[in-house]
Amino acid sequence: MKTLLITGAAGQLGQLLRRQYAAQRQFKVLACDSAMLDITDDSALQRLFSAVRPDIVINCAAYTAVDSAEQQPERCMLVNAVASASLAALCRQYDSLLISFSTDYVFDGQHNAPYTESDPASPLNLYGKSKLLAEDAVVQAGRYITFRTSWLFSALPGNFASSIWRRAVRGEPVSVVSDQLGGPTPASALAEAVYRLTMDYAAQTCLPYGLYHFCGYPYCSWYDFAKAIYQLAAPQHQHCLTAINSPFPGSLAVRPAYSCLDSSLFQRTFTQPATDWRTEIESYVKKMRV
Ligand SMILES: NC(=O)C1=CN([C@@H]2O[C@H](COP(=O)(O)OP(=O)(O)OC[C@H]3O[C@@H](n4cnc5c(N)ncnc54)[C@H](OP(=O)(O)O)[C@@H]3O)[C@@H](O)[C@H]2O)C=CC1
Ligand SMILES: Cc1cn([C@H]2C[C@H](O)[C@@H](COP(=O)(O)OP(=O)(O)O[C@H]3O[C@@H](C)C(=O)[C@@H](O)[C@H]3O)O2)c(=O)[nH]c1=O
Repeated sequence: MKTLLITGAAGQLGQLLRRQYAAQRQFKVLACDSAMLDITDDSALQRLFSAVRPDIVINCAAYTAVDSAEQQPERCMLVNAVASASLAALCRQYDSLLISFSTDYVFDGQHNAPYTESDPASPLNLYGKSKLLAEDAVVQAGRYITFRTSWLFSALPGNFASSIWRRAVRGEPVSVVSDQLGGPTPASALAEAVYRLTMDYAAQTCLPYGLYHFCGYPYCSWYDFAKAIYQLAAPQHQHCLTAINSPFPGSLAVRPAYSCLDSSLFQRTFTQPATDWRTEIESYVKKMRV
C-alpha cells in the first residue's frame, strides 16, 4: 500500500482532503497538523521522511494571513518559501510526488484577460512573493504538481464566504470591495481534483507534472461573491451589503485588481469539467452554522 502524507492537515484544504481520503483503501494516509509536524523544522521533516518514506506528499501547510504577512515577512517566507524548498529536496531524495498549492496573488492584476500558466508573475504583496518563491522551489522535487488556485471557500469557519454568511444572517452592515475580480473556488472541488490525480498516480506512477491553474467560474468581484451569499442566506438583509472601492479599511497588503485564472490547461490535461462556484455555494450555505 502506498503512503500519502498531508501537511497542514487542520487547515481548510487539509481538512477537506482528510475527508476525501477517509473512505479509500488505496493509500495509507498520514495527516499531520502543525503540532504534529512543523514544516519549518528540518530535522523533524527528515525524521518523518526516513520513517515513513511517503510516496506522495500533499503540502497544505502555509502562512495564509495576507495582511499579517506584511508585518511578519520572515515568518511568511520561512513557512511558504524556505519550508517548500526543504520538502522538495526531501521529495527528490525519497522519490516522492509533491503536490503543492499556490495563489492568484502571484499576479499584479494588470491583465484584462484570464491569466495562463505562462503569463509572467509579479506579486504585489509579501504573501504572493513567498508563494512565487515556493513555486520555483518545488520544481526541484522532480515529480511535482502545483495547483495555482484562488479565493478558496468552504463551509468551514475562517474563509471569506463563511465570514460573510455569518454576518449576513445576523443582519450586520457589511462593506465589500467591488473592484477586485477573480474566481471563487470551492475547496472541496480542489480536494476532489487532488484525490483523482493521486488515484491516477497510484495506477500509473506517472503524471504530466507541472503547474496548473485551478479556479471556479464565473469570474466576479468579492462584492458579487458576497451578494450571491446574501441572496441565498439572508435575502431580507441584502440592504446591509454595500459595495466599496479597495483598499478595504485596515488592509495592509495590496491585492491585485484582476486575478482571474484560466484553468483550461488543467481541464484539458486531466479531462476535468470546470467548477461553477454558484452550485457549490448553495450547498455550503445550507451546511453553514453560526
Ligand atoms: N485560502 C485561500 O483562499 C487560498 C489558499 N491557497 C493556498 O492553498 C493552500 C491551503 O490553504 P488553506 O487550507 O485555505 O489555508 P489555511 O490557512 O486554512 O491552512 C493552512 C494550515 O497550515 C498550517 N501551518 C502554518 N504554518 C505551519 C508550519 N510551519 N508547519 C505546519 N503547518 C503549518 C496552519 O496551521 P496553524 O493554524 O496551526 O498554524 C493551517 O492549518 C495554501 O498553500 C494556500 O497558500 C491558494 C489560493 C487561495
Ligand atoms: C472580510 C472582508 C474582506 N473584504 C476585502 C478585503 C480583500 O480585498 C478581499 C478579500 O479579503 P480576505 O481577507 O477575505 O481575503 P484575502 O486574504 O485577500 O484572500 C486571499 O487569501 C489568500 C490565502 C489567497 O491565496 C487568495 O486567493 C485569496 O483567497 O475582500 C471586504 O471588502 N469586506 C470584508 O468584509
